[in-house]
Amino acid sequence: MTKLSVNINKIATLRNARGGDVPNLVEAAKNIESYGAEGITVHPRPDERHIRYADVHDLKPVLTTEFNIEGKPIQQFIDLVLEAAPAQVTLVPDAEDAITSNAGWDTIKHKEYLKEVIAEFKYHGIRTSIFVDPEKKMIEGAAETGTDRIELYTESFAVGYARGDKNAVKPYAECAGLAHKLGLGVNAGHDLSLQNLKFFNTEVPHLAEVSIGHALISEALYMGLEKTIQEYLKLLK
Ligand SMILES: CC(=O)[C@@H](O)[C@H](O)COP(=O)(O)O
Ligand SMILES: NCC(=O)COP(=O)(O)O
Repeated sequence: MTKLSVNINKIATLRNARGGDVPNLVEAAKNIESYGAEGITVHPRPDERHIRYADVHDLKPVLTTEFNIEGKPIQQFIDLVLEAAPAQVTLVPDAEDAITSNAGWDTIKHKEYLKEVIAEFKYHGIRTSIFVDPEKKMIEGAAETGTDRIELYTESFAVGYARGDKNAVKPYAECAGLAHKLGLGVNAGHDLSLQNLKFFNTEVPHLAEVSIGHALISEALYMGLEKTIQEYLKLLK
């Protein structure tokens, strides 16, 4: 069964809008876990526009499910992850000025760098995942970095599916198959939602985990967090 990790960046965005502590991020994360989510994802960015580095330290001791920290492996991020020792780190090649993550790693060009960073996290017992586009040569490159898992960047699927193009899932199904054959675990995320998740999860084999934030928190405005998470969990059964 595919695990659901809830990305709580957007809860931090709301909190930061007023500079106080409402909504309280730790409380929200604990509630999300109690509603059945199997993981909590955060993606601290250098400008701390949503998740702050301090949030990671506050969350770590209270979480009871898998903690997944995503981000670009700059030194500050590497230090944070090593201190927090989450279950999983997901490396994302964030561009400086990007509104959100908008590309996967070039695992061929950055192979040596990824190898080095991944080895350090693995040495400290942290499972590694790297964010990749659904391209076979990038999956092959990922396998050579020593990473435990890949996270398939699902935006092009989400856009295609919303337009009615069901073939948009094909590269994902093929890359997941290849990754599995190469011994890699398969995660996926970005713009997954209640509309597209069932189809994605049915069509893509070997999916271990999806991390979902933007759509889930938006849907929760209408349905409430508990009901929304239950709806996601039903789709992943
Ligand atoms: C890695 C990824 O897919 C992103 O979706 C990210 O985790 C979300 O980041 P923002 O919340 O900053 O858009
Ligand atoms: N890794 C993807 C993630 O955590 C959430 O992405 P999104 O659902 O906010 O697009």
